[in-house]
Order: sequence, then C-alpha cells, then structure tokens
Amino acid sequence: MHQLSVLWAGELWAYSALLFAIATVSSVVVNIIYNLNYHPLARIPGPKLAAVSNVPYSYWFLGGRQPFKIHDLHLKYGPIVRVAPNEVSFNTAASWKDIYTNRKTFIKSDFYDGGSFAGRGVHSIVSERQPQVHAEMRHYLSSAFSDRALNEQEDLIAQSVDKFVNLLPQRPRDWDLTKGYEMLTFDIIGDLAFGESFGAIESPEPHPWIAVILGALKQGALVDVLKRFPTAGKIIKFVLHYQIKKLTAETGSNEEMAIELVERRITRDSPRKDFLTRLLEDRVEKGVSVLQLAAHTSDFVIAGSETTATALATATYYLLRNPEIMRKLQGEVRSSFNSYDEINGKSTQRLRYMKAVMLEAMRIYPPLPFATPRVVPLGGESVDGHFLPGGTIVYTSPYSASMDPANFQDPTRFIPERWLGEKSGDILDATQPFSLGSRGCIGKSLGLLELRLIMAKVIWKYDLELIDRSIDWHGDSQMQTLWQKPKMRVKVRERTVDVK
Ligand code: HEM
Repeated sequence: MHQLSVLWAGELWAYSALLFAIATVSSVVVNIIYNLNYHPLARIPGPKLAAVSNVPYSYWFLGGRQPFKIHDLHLKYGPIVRVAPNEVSFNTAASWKDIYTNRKTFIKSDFYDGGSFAGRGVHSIVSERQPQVHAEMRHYLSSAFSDRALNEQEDLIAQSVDKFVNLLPQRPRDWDLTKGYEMLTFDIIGDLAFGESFGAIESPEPHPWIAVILGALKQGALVDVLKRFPTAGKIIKFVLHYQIKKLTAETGSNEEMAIELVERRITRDSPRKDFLTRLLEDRVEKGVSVLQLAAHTSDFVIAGSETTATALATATYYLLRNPEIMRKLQGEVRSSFNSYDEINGKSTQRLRYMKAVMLEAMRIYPPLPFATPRVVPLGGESVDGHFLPGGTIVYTSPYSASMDPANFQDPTRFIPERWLGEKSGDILDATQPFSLGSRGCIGKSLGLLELRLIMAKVIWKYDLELIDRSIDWHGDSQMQTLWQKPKMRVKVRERTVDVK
C-alpha cells in the first residue's frame, strides 16, 4: 500500500511536470504565432526573432553597438523597422516631426522613470513624463536659458574656456583630448548649475562625478533591459544585488552632493550670473522645493556636459583627419578677429563655416545617440504614413537617420559644405541633434554658444595634430545611452602660419 502511494505520488509529479512543460511550450508557440501573424505590428518589416522576443534588442543595447545595429537593420529593411515585439524604429525626416512635434502628444516612455532623484519621489525636467507637469517645469526653468540669461552667463563660461585653452600646451603627451573636453563642459555646467566650479579642468584625473554619471547611464541601460523580462529581471536583480546596491549608493551620494550644492548656493547671496540667478527669483512664490531644484540642476549637468563635449571631440577628430577642411576653418577663424580677446558669443555668430563644421559633426555622430522612446497615444496615430496602434513604443534612430544614403549623399564623408547649400540632394531635416518640439533641448543656444567659443579660441591659438591616426571614430565607439568615445591624443603647438 505504502509502495503504491509512493508510485502514485511519483507519477503525479511526472504528470504535473509534463503538463507544466506543455503549457509553457504552448504559450511560447502561441506567443510566437501571434507576434508574427496577428500582432498589430506584424506587417512591419524586421528580424523575425526581434518580432517575437526582446532578447535581440537587449543584446544590442547591452553590447554597446546598438546605434550601428539599428542602422544595419534600416539599411536592410527600409525606413521603418520592428526592432522588438512592441517597438518600432524610424529613420526619416518626417518621423522626427510626427513623433516629436505631433499635435497629439507622444509622451516619453517609462524608460525615463529610472532617472536620478526618482527614488526620492521627484522628477526633473528630463524625467517628468506628464505633459502638463513638464510644461510647468519648462516654463519655470526657461528663464535660466533665455537670451538675456545667456548674455549674463557668458563671462562665467569664458573663464572656464580660457583656463582650458591656456592649459592645452602643458598637457602631457598621453593626455586625452576627448576626456579634456568633458572636463571643460562639466566645469562650465557645474559653474552655471551650482554657482561653483568642479575644478575638473585643473585636475589631472577625471572628476569622480563624471564616472558616477556614466555609471548611472549604464545602470539605465540595465534597468531598461530588466524591465523587458519581468521574471528573469527579478532573479538577475537578486543575483546582482551587491553591484546594483553599489550603483544605487553612488547615485544616492551624487544626489546628496547636488542637494548640498544647491542649498549652499541659496544661502550665498552671489553676484555671479548663473542658472540659479533667475531661478531663485521666484522659487518660493512658485513653490519649487530644494529637492526639486537639485533634481533639475543635477540633470542639467548630465544633459549638458557630455553632449557638448561629444560634439567638440567629433568636430576636432574630423578636422584633424581632413586637413583641407581644417585649413578652411583656420582661414575663417584667423581672418575674422584681430586678437583673441575679440572672440566672444556675438562675434563668433558670423562664422558660417564653423557653424557648418559643428552641424556636420553632430550629423555624423549625433551627441545623443540613444533613440529617445515615445509612446503612441491612445487610439493610435500615423508616423510617416504608417498607422501605429496606441501604446506602441516608437522613435527616430538618430544615428541611422543621419547616416542613411536615402537622406544624405556620401553619409560617411565629413562634408560641412552640405550645410552651406553647396550640396544638393541631402535631406537636412533628417538629422535633429537637439531633437524637436516641447521635449527638445532647452540648452540648445547655450550648447551652440559653447561650441562656437571653444572651437574658435582653440583654432585661433593653436595648430593641432592627431597622434594616433589609426583611431576609427565610429568603429571604436560604444554606446550606453551616451557615447563612450575613443581616446584622442593630440600634439598642440602655438599657431605658426596665418591663413588668410
Ligand atoms: C551639443 C549639445 C547638446 C545636444 C546635442 C543636446 C541634445 C539634446 C537632446 C537630443 C534632447 C532630447 C532628449 C530626450 O528627448 O530625451 C535634449 C534635451 C535636454 N537638454 Fe540638451 N543637448 C545639448 C546641450 C545641452 C545643454 C548645454 C544643456 C544645459 C543644461 C542641455 C539641457 C537639456 C535638458 C534640460 C533637456 C530636457 C528638455 C525637456 O525635456 O524639456 N542640453 N538635449
């Protein structure tokens, strides 16, 4: 009798396991058949595996080469590609307009929920997803980015730029200009956002906050992937418990530092003209807490330093690889001023070729390479003539839009002249480095001012030479939300020839 019941229990287990296996396999098979044939996105071209599973997308994202992979897919499948079961990538000028400036709002996806300060229940202008709340934030913060504010801030910016320019010839041979630009733009934004410099330009080592910021962005990529696999995500979170705790602690100390800096700036009655000069004027009246202000200023540092540095590094790399273009730019800069002191925000506005160089640098290597995800509104909407159901995650892939031969002739060649109307056949609107619409870059004018000032001052004073000519700017890059760019060592000499 006892033996019989053991046998019975054993069989029950075997039957249960079999049933469980059959149910799992059936649900996977049904899911695959549904995703490939009946899902509302089934007619959109793309790899079959990506249509049925988030594994390929996660692999591309964590692998660091996602923009290049998505671009390959666009070249193969065309301007619209299903890159994950519920996710569609576009690479056309029309898609920029439809997704980011549509009359019906495509809100930011939950990718943005994991931003810094989220653990404290506060969103910043970058991470706030609700249009109405965001619009109020943007309205309040816009006074810090107005033309008037920018004019006032220029002196502070120029101080950091001059320090950077004067130190350039003294840098050791192994010094990395890519990182150098990051230190400079980091100091500029730190100065404007918190009223005191991080001192990164003078420091021989990268400022620890930069490492934390980059770590947080990697964490963002990981969080995005974990969200795609809720069950496996829980197990991975458990296994990587210590690493995740360490990253969270670093982000937390970053947040503490931002709060402390904002508090210090509030108590100091400073004559310096920075972002907070305008924002503190009506902070109390508008009911903006210190925590909220710290969330904004901390995200200004993330959004405003690395992107601007990337544009500078890319422009420098391509100028050094293209001596003819460098000579043309030197000609423009060195014939436009009588002295270094004449170089300022206003006087650099007339440098047409410089502007074209910067636009071309941001086309060939968009400073924000991550395709910023939006949600198609309830009821569905059309993007570039394709109707998509509500809830679909959608974006324009910046790298692919910039590098598709359907948008730009000779897309891999650095040709500033395309921005001067000297090259027809390009669809210039297909590249949007600052994005568009109500969530487009609030710091665009500031970013452009920095690019003009820094480039003009460096080119006015020095001749640069690339030490390591084997760098492949795209091939040696990784992407973890922002670019991890190649190291760029340069020889810096006081300028020898005047090019008129
Ligand atoms: C070359 C330089 C820059 C580039 C290429 C750039 C690019 C961008 C892009 C593509 C976005 C949209 C992001 C999204 O949709 O998730 C954005 C947003 C933003 N940028 Fe920039 N940016 C630059 C410089 C700056 C600077 C100097 C600041 C100064 C603080 C700044 C602050 C911001 C902020 C706060 C947002 C969020 C705006 C909102 O959602 O209302 N950016 N930027």
